[in-house]
Amino acid sequence: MKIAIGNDHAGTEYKLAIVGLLKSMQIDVSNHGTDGTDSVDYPDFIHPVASDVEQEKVDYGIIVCGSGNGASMTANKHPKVRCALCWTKEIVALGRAHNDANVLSLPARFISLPQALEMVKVFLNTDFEGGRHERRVEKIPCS
Ligand SMILES: O=C(CO)[C@H](O)[C@H](O)[C@H](O)COP(=O)(O)O
Repeated sequence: MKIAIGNDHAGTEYKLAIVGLLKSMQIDVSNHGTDGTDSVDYPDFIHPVASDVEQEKVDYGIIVCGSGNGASMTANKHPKVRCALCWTKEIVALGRAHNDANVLSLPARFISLPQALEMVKVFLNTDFEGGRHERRVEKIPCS
């Protein structure tokens, strides 16, 4: 499995911890930064993650910013991306099971780091249920 990950300055601490978790799971990681805490603009670091997902260079994307909003708004501009902004494990599971989310957006300033790591595990271990949900997901793209 290969994951692309990106974040702004508000997400660096969590991103680095998530990278450590993924590598401990023998998951290949494409880290698009930022790795610092100097103020940056989230689109600069989220678009590359979304592009990797869209071009099927990776299996999933994980993005982190302060609220998760800007990162998810940016990722969802990519037509083949289905980014779920999540703040509980339950929402993560539904994002995968019902919406076939291929990108997880995490609000670093509103969830704890242990919670974030657990949410990443749920994201990677929950399958899309298909069925009625597949019909709905296929209707998401607008012409
Ligand atoms: O897009 C965002 C707000 O919804 C992200 O949370 C950013 O991380 C946040 O805007 C950064 O704020 P800062 O005051 O520039 O650190």
